[in-house]
Amino acid sequence: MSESDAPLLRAEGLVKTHHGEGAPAHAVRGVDLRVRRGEFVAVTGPSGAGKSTLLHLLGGLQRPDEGSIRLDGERADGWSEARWAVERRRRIGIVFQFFNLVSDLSVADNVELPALLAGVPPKKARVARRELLAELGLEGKERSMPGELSGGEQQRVALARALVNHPPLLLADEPAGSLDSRGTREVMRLLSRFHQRGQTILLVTHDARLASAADRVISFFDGRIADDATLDAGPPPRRAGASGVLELRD
Ligand SMILES: Nc1ncnc2c1ncn2[C@@H]1O[C@H](COP(=O)(O)OP(=O)(O)OP(=O)(O)O)[C@@H](O)[C@H]1O
Repeated sequence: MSESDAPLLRAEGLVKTHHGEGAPAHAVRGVDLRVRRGEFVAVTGPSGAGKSTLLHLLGGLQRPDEGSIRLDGERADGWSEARWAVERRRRIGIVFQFFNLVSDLSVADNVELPALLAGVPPKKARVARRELLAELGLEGKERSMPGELSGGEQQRVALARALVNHPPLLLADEPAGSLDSRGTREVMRLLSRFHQRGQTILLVTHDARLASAADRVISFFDGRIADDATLDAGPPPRRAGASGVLELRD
């Protein structure tokens, strides 16, 4: 297989155990996963299933105890912290539940920062920032500080920051987890829009409604993939049942 045929992301035999105060938590117990370019994959499952740990492993924020990760065919699990930091700027955008914006930088500076750190000339970084913020409906907010924005607006800034360097892969960890239903709808709409333009997305969420924006839904349970379903491209009846579990068409 040539590099260009390789999945954008490939994980094999991933294992991660957390050693905290109490008993060890076997968060990820052997996961094989391939994500092709252009896919929108949701990983869903109950609290404590290991979803965030999986996303952290795939983004290099935590190290697996076992297994391999390949990005664009290139082995990544042996990368140093510094290398992961560089690659996260260029190749992997990440959005988190609590936005993780730099509170004492303006909206504009938050979005430009990853571009400048990646060596993009300031003028180009400014253009990229303006385009993205306009696209996300935040033109008037460039000089605002994050604390002056609503949760939904902060998440849009975080999305702009994650995408400013046009990374091939976007990882999203409960991006609507601290938003109201309007903010959740907005995040769904934006993720769908970027996906329609070719953005590869891996979304981790316990929210079946959010997961239904994806074209492939992986059910994660007790550190393992319990189900991996590619959804039809047609119009939904995809909806959350009373149990909160996604009901798929036959
Ligand atoms: N840093 C850590 N130290 C110790 N245990 C951890 C750590 N991070 C996660 N865990 C444990 O690992 C297991 C999986 O946690 P994880 O956050 O990956 O699950 P999750 O499916 O994302 O849950 P949620 O939907 O509630 O965020 C849980 O038992 C959790 O308590």
